[in-house]
Amino acid sequence: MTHALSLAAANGTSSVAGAAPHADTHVTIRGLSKAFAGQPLYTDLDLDLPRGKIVSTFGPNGCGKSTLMNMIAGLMPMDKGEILFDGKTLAQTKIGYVFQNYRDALFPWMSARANIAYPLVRQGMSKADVKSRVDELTQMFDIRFDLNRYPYELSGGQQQTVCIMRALAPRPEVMFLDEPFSALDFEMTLFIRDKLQEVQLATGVTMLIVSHDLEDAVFLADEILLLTRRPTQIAEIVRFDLPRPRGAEIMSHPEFVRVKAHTLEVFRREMAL
Ligand SMILES: Nc1ncnc2c1ncn2[C@@H]1O[C@H](COP(=O)(O)OP(=O)(O)OP(=O)(O)O)[C@@H](O)[C@H]1O
Repeated sequence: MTHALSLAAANGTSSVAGAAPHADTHVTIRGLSKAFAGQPLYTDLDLDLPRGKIVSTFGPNGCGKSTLMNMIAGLMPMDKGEILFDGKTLAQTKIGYVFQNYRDALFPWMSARANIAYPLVRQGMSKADVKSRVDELTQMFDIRFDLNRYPYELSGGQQQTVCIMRALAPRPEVMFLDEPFSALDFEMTLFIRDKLQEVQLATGVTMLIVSHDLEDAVFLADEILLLTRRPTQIAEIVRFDLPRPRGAEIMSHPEFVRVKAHTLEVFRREMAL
């Protein structure tokens, strides 16, 4: 561990990302600005996302968590700035995106299997390769329900699982998840948390997650990106280093409790300003 990192671990935080790149940076965001109706949301934001890590974004309502993710994922234009993935543009990068509302995200006229296969079929993969990739994902996710069923025949958690499998199918380098747990019950949240960690360990995919829930934000994260109120800046980047896989029992681990309390303190401080 470098001196800087030990310092960061000692006080539970790392410095706010500035122009100096992160030790092993995957996504580099420089000078990002965005305004809505003349009201600035982000002005000249610099941020690095570390490679192969999970970053959770947390902050006050309306501070721009989804907008930031959508700009990085290319779903929303920025007014100004540059975003590079290992020095490549978005067009040269494979990304996956899991939408907040799984109910509207799946194609209702396709079976779960066909939904997962869809991006592979679109990229012209052979039938045999598509089958083998879908089988691989089925095994990775330990799927016990029938993938020949249609979305409306599946539970919410099963539909969200299918959404995540579809996003992962083309082996993305970066995966974006907008509130992946918001519509799930606790049992399904635990299941998806486990699966996301397994996938991350198995594939090394870089993940950015937007979360409304402090516990969810901390649980999966290597770094929690805490945003201020609008006009939005980075309040702090909090590191959370407990080893993976993390099970539900870590919620009573002193380090989890400490990081959660620290995150809440920063959040409260920002709300009080
Ligand atoms: N297309 C748009 N046109 C105008 N304003 C917008 C648009 N999209 C977002 N905004 C505004 O920008 C701000 C950030 O929105 P965003 O949805 O990114 O925030 P968020 O932090 O994800 O919000 P929440 O916590 O409510 O999910 C909000 O004030 C929102 O009203």
